[in-house]
Amino acid sequence: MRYISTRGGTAPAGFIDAVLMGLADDGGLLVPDAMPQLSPETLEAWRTLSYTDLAVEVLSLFTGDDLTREELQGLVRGSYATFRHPEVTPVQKIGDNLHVLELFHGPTFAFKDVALQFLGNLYAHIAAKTGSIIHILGATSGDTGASAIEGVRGKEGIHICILYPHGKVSRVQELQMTTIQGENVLNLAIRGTFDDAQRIIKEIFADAAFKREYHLRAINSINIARILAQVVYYFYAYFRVSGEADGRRVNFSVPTGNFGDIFAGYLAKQMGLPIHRLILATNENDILTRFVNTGLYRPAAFRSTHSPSMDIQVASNFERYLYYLHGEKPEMVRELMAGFGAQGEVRASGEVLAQVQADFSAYSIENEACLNTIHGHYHGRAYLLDPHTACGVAAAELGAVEGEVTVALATAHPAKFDESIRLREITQTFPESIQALFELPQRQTVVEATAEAVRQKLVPFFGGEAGGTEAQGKAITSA
Ligand SMILES: Cc1ncc(COP(=O)(O)O)c(C=O)c1O
Ligand SMILES: N[C@@H](CCOP(=O)(O)O)C(=O)O
Repeated sequence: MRYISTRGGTAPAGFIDAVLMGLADDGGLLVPDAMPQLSPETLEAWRTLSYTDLAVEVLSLFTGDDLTREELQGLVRGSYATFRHPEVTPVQKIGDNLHVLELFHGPTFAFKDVALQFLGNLYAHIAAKTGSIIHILGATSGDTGASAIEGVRGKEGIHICILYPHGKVSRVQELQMTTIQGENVLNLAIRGTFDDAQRIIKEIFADAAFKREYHLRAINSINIARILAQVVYYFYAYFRVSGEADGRRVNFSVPTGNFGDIFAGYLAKQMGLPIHRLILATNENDILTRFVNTGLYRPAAFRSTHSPSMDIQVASNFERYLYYLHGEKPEMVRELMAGFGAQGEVRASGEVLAQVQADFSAYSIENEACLNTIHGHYHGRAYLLDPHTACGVAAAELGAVEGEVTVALATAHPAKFDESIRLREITQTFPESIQALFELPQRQTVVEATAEAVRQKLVPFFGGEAGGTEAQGKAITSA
C-alpha cells in the first residue's frame, strides 16, 4: 500500500513516510493508492473479533510492510489498554431503531482518543526505530488537542504544540490541555477561531523548508493514520447491531466538523462494509449540510454553538472526499481547490451532486434542537448525551426511515460540555479524573492569530534555544 496526494504532486509514500509527512508536500492530503476490498466471507470472519483484534485486521490492510504484524499488535494493544471499557467502543441501544456508539471511554473522554492513542504510540515507535525527531504541531477546537497531548505524554523525545481558539473551548477542554505540566508541551491560545488555527497550521506545514528544519508532524485528521484508526469502529459497531437488526439496513449518523470521522465511515463503506446511509450532522456551522443539500460549499459567518468542537467552517478532510467524488482525478482536485482559494467556494451540480446525495444525507441541528434532544433523552431514557452526540442523534431522528436502524456516534462524554448541559437544568457528576483537573494550576500563552506570531513561539520551543517554562507558557489563574 502506498499513499498519494489528492493533488497528485508527491511521490507515492509508504505508511510510515505518509504518517511523518502529515499534510502532503504539495499541499494536498494523502490517500491510499488503492482501496482494499473485503469479501462477504472476510466480513463474516471478522464479526466476532474483539476490538483490538479487529483493529489489527483493518489496520494491517493499510500499513503494508512498514510494520510487522507483531509490531502492529503491540501498538494496538497498548493503545486500547488505556480505555476504561473492556469493549473499547461499546454500542448502547437508546431507542427502538437507534443505537449510540460510545467513543468516549478513552483517557480524555472524546472519540479522538481512539486514533490518537494509536498515533501517539506509533510516533514513539517510529522515533525509537528510525531516530526521526517528532515535533508535533496541531490545531484544536478542544478535543484533538487534549487527546494528542495525552497520546504523547511522557514519551521520550516528542514535543507537542497545540493551537486552540482562546475563550472558545469548554472549561474542561481548556483544563485538560493547560494543566499538563510536561516540559514537552506548549499550548498557544490564539485570538481567533478554530478555522484561524487550522489555517495557520496548514500555512506553516505548507512551508516545506520550515517543516523540514523543525521536523513538524501532524496529529490532526490531515494525517491519514487518524482516519484509518477511525475506520475500525464502523466495522465494530456494524457487527454489533447488524445481527439484531434482523435484515433491516444499518445507517450511521455522524456529528461532523472537520469531516474526518464521517470520511472514515465513507472509507469503511468503500471497502465493502454494507452501510446503508451515512447521515451527516452539523450544528449551526452548517457548510457541509448546505453542500450536501444544495451543492454549494461556501463558508458562512462563524457561530458559537452549544457543540463548540464542531464550530468549524472549513472542513479539512473535504478535499479527500472531493478526490473520490471526482473519480480519483488529482487535476480536478487541483482545479477545485484553486477555485476555492480564489472564489471561496466549490460547487457540485448535476450527476456530481446526485452522487453526493447518494453518499450522504445531511441535517443541520440548531442550538435549541440540540438542547431539546439532550433533555428528551435524559428524561425519557435516562441517557445523557453530550451536545455533539445530540446533533448526531437529532439528525438520526430527523432522517429515520421505517425498516432502518441507525447508529449515532457518541463522540464525547457529557462532562466535557457541562456549560451546555446545565442550560437544560441537568446536573451531572463528573468522573473523578475530570473533577481533579479543577484543582490543578494552568499554563498557556495567548497569541495573535497569525502564522508569524505562532512561528515566533515555535522556533524556541522546537529549536531548543529556550526551554522550560518561558517557552511553555505563562501560569494563568483559573477563571
Ligand atoms: C466531540 C466532537 N464531536 C464531533 C466532532 C466532529 O468530528 P470531525 O471533525 O471528524 O468531523 C468533533 C471535532 O471535530 C468533536 O470534538
Ligand atoms: N473537533 C476537532 C477539530 C480538529 O479536528 P481533527 O479531527 O482534524 O483533529 C477538535 O476537537 O480539535
